[in-house]
Amino acid sequence: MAFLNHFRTAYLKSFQGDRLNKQLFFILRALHKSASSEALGISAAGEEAIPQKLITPADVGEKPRVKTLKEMPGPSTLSNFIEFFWRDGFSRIHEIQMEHRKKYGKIFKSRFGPQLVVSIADRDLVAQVLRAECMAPQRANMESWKEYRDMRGRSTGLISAEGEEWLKMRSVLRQLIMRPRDVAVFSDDVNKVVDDLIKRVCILRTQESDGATVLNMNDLFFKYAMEGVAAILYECRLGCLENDIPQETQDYIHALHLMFSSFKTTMYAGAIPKWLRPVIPKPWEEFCLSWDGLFKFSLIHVDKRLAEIKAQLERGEEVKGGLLTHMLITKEMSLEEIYANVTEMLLAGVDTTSFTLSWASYLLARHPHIQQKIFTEVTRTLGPGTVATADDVPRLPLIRGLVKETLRLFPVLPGNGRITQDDLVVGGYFIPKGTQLALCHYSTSLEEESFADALDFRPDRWIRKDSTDRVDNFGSIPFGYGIRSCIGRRIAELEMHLALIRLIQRFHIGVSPLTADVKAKTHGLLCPAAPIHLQFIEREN
Ligand code: HEM
Repeated sequence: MAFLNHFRTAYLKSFQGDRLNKQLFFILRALHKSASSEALGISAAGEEAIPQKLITPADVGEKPRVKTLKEMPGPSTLSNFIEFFWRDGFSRIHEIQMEHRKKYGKIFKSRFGPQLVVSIADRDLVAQVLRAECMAPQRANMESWKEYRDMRGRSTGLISAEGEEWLKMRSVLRQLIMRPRDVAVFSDDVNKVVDDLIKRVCILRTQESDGATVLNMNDLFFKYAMEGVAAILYECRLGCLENDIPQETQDYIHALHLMFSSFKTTMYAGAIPKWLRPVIPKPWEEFCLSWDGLFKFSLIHVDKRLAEIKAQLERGEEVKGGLLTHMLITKEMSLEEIYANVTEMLLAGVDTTSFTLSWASYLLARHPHIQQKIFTEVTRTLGPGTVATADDVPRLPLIRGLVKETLRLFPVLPGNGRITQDDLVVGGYFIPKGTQLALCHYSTSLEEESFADALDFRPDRWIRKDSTDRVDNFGSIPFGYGIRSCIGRRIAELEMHLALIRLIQRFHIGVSPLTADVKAKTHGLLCPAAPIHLQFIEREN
């Protein structure tokens, strides 16, 4: 649904992992005469620059010479332009990543007007870059997000903040939700949402003539993910899985629709230079309107909880609660920072989770023997009919493997990005400080070098044989790595694990004849290119 498109765009845009956004951004900026290359943070001379300190006598002779960016291979601006504007490259960014990897190698550059992006498509080089990150790694292309916040006097949240501001908020939030045991306490809340998901599956399948099919799984998982993440962030239910969705929630969904339904609209909002806005006002206006809607929704829920807390305190009662309550009571972040963070987290937590659940159930349906193996693991471990909690998940390695393998084959963010904060030498090339990097996670996930039989769906490849056997692999890091990685990872995993366990316990999931072979497309995030319709057949006890 269109909502998904909204989210996806801004999400990826915010991570700067979306080369699509960046590329269009750069092209438009290139047209923007007042935007000098210096203003964009990369000087044209940067391509030639080699730091004196890196050239030592030892480099001349035995050691391979450190090469300049000028020597780095890559597609030309013209071929990029043709690829994206004539050949609909925008929806094939993941495939283009693979093609460029084959053609140009593990590290290559793309130039868009004055802007240069260095793509890294090798797991060891990705590891090198991420391991070398400083205390506050920098995301880019957040200007439009910041501009909106400045205009309305709002704070930035984790996605849009940089530097000290980001570090402060990150250190508060990482104490609260980064470890599995931090989020385990939300099991009961999430399980109530899973109850409603299962009820919804039962209702929806009665609406189809075969009594088994649920049409457009992503629509359902979207509602589940939104309800689940809101139960944790706002400590309340939104009614997304009800027959009649409350107006307030519908308004929020509308705001998201507005932001993302038109992928290009959102993209242009950030990419169109300010001076062009009077000529093309719609994208920026819609962008602001949708942010107004998203913030409004957070304000309603945060203020409601704040009023409840105040009333409880006035009555001398002990205040108990979850994440939001904790943030409001401890005041480690200002109220504006809390508004901004819950807004950005809700935005970040819906499409990502729902696409992954859609792919996971599609893969289960396409591989009945694997589904059966997972079902056997679940029933043997939990016993029939047990409702799992977070504490059970470590005993279900195939469920964890299912999520990891799904994200390896379909990483929601097919690429991620950074602005380098120091001079680096990567893959034999000198990369000056301030260069934009694109980390090509989709291509590294599907490299044979990273994973044997990389195209096969094998959840068991993630199972450790013993405690020394680590299957961590920079080839697949769907939540990113290190200090700037996904703060919502444990929440997302909890929601996905608990939903998948319950669906597998209750139903045999099959592909509906209405579903063709579903491919991925990039629409900001990596998403199913066609609706996924699945059959849910009650298992016999
Ligand atoms: C399958 C689900 C998800 C995936 C695959 C995913 C993936 C990612 C990735 C790749 C990043 C960028 C990391 C980097 O730049 O290194 C990110 C950042 C982020 N994600 Fe997620 N995410 C998911 C779910 C969630 C959820 C449920 C939430 C909120 C509850 C969330 C909140 C965030 C936030 C706030 C950031 C920015 C972190 C920062 O800059 O400090 N994500 N996510």
